[in-house]
Amino acid sequence: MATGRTHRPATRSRGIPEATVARLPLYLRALTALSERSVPTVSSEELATAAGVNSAKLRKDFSYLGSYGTRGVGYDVEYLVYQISRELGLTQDWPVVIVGVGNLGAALANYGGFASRGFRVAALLDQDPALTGRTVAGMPVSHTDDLERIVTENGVSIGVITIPAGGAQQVCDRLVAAGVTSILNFAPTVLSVPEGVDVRKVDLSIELQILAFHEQRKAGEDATAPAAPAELPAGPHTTPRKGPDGDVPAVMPA
Ligand SMILES: NC(=O)c1ccc[n+]([C@@H]2O[C@H](COP(=O)([O-])OP(=O)(O)OC[C@H]3O[C@@H](n4cnc5c(N)ncnc54)[C@H](O)[C@@H]3O)[C@@H](O)[C@H]2O)c1
Repeated sequence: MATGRTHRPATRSRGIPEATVARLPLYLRALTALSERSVPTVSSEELATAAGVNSAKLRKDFSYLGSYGTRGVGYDVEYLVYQISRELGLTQDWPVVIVGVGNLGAALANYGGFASRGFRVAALLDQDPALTGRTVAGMPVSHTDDLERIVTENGVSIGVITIPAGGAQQVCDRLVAAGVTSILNFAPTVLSVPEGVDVRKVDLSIELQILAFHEQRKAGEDATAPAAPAELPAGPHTTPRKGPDGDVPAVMPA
């Protein structure tokens, strides 16, 4: 779904396709789990299964990183974690602001997974004066009057928008004017941004609609599928499917 503009070519400056970039976090998550279990090396097939990606695609993706693995040994887990983290810019700390501290904003603020991946929530902002000064996820909520000052003082380049659709464009404009160049938008609206600003939209209802589509197809196939031969164990009539983009995660390009 096209929502807003990213103004980015399909291939990034260092020649890594956007589709590969979108899969790097999947590899990183799988590799981090292996690293936590002190697994030293992994084959492309094992890693592909763990990441939910086709192994030929994985090898092609890693070739863009200059990582080819060793025949019979596989890939060095720690080195790949480092390589992918470096490629994704995760070897540095990214201060993030969350605008809108309602149900979703508070849930995101409380999510421990950001910090461990290099994203530090620098501030929580909300326009509701009743929330100002309240502690959420161990941090006081600031009023949106202070948005520009907070963004500047903290060198924030990533803003997360978790407010209703109506105010999202204005908040986006203020974030961008203050220096934010990447927006993660949860509001159900299309955001317009100037050249050089990336917007990613997360919409869980769209993910559910895609699952509903597959459920419907599965139900249709079950209705028309021939009965399993008596001598074979009756297995599932369908193979696992992925979304229309195969292995692309739930966050969509804006
Ligand atoms: N993308 C998804 O998958 C997904 C999932 C759930 C909710 N949402 C969306 O996220 C948004 C927030 O949902 P919620 O359940 O947390 O709502 P909520 O009503 O609990 O919280 C919204 C908060 O935003 C604040 N707010 C409103 N306008 C503002 C503005 N202009 N500037 C600063 N703060 C402002 C409100 O004071 C409130 O605290 C909604 O747009 C909702 O549709 C998206």
